[in-house]
Amino acid sequence: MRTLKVALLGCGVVGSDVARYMARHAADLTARIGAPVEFAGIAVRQADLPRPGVPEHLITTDADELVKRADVDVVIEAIGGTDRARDLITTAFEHGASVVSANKALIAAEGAALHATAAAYGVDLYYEAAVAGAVPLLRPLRESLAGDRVTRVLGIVNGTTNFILDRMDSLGADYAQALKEAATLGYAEADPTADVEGFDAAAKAAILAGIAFNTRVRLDEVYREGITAVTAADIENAKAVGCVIKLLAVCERSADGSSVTARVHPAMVPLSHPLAAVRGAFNAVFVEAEAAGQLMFYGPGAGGAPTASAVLGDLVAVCRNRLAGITGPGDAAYQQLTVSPMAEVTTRHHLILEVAGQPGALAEVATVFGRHGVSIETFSQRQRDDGCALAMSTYPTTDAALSAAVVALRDMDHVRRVTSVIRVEGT
Ligand SMILES: NC(=O)C1=CN([C@@H]2O[C@H](COP(=O)(O)OP(=O)(O)OC[C@H]3O[C@@H](n4cnc5c(N)ncnc54)[C@H](OP(=O)(O)O)[C@@H]3O)[C@@H](O)[C@H]2O)C=CC1
Ligand SMILES: N[C@@H](CC=O)C(=O)O
Repeated sequence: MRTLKVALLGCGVVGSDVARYMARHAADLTARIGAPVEFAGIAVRQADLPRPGVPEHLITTDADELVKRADVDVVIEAIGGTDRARDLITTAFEHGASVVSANKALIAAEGAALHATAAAYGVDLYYEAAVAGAVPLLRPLRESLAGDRVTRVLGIVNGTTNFILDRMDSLGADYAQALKEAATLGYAEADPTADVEGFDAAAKAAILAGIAFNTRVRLDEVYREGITAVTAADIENAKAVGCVIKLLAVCERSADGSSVTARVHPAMVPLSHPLAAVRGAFNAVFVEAEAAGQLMFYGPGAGGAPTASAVLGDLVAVCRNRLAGITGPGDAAYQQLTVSPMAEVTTRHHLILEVAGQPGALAEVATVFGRHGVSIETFSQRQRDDGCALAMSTYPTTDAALSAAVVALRDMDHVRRVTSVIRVEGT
């Protein structure tokens, strides 16, 4: 029985737990693969950092040499970033190794080209860990649901922002303090802008939409808003109407099946909806399919150990393929669907306006909504000394119509400020 050799690139939050759990689960991995696996080496930037539980003799700073080694069967990429990771992965393919990656930024940007290179060299590229941490999601979408028609994928796919919003909502925590805590716990990206500005969730949405609808969705086709504009007042306003604010990724297929949309933005979710109960760095994703109906995938979405679980699951799969002399599904057989712009997406919205107290102000606001084809579903007003605050929610309306109405409202003399505009999901 030959021993399969693994090169690990990166030994930070994810890589160090991959190394620790690979050692701890060695016997189980051997049994499941049908052959032992061991590290050929572990590449890092700084050789002298303490890495408890990681064998020192395996550490190298020469990642290029490691991925070229003829005895390496599988390269696990856990360094992050795009250019360097892509070059190392490509070199690994060229030297005959399969690759397991946790790198959603790279897969969203260059997954198609990497899949093509992997196919050309007859090796595998797997990346279950790139979306939703420990939660098995890509393989069920790619394999278990391959005979069904997925119509919608909706959920929380970024642990850091869910952790921050949850801390702000339940503990009244300060945004900056909550972000610092998420970074300390290993949830945030090396540059947390990727989390809080929605880039990480957008990369995951692009990957999810591509696999769920068997098409390709480019990163720049995913509409993206992060959580940096969400204020403590927004969170309080959401509470006042029985909702919580979550950063959601929503991917939808049109009724005729010819087009898709993918978007990431904060949304108000009713407390009665299961997504409202997703706390801390957990992720939860609803998948709706024509025959299966609604499925929910839930679990730890970030952090070293949960991500290592998904990486090691992929490691078992690619090692089995290697021993059998086959490769996994890849992404060659897809059908390119149109990706529609955000302007065409229809959702409910919740708005708060500060309006001057003059007679006729309300009527004028209603007229502006009517002129743009936006129908108001609920409306309440709180009187203040110098005017009033209007809270209203709309019936489903296109983003284009709502945006045009907001521009017109901002131009009105009676409207002092449009304080908040947040989409509503899960009603
Ligand atoms: N953290 C999480 O919860 C999750 C992360 N991911 C993804 O996993 C990947 C890794 O994330 P994470 O572990 O958090 O990141 P870290 O910053 O904790 O670790 C990165 C590791 O890569 C090493 N590294 C960076 N650049 C190079 C290079 N050029 N050559 C060799 N080694 C290098 C670093 O070396 P050194 O230690 O010497 O600095 C470090 O060990 C990213 O793609 C991330 O998006 C996916 C799911 C969850
Ligand atoms: N930074 C990411 C890590 C996992 O993908 C997140 O917070 O979800």
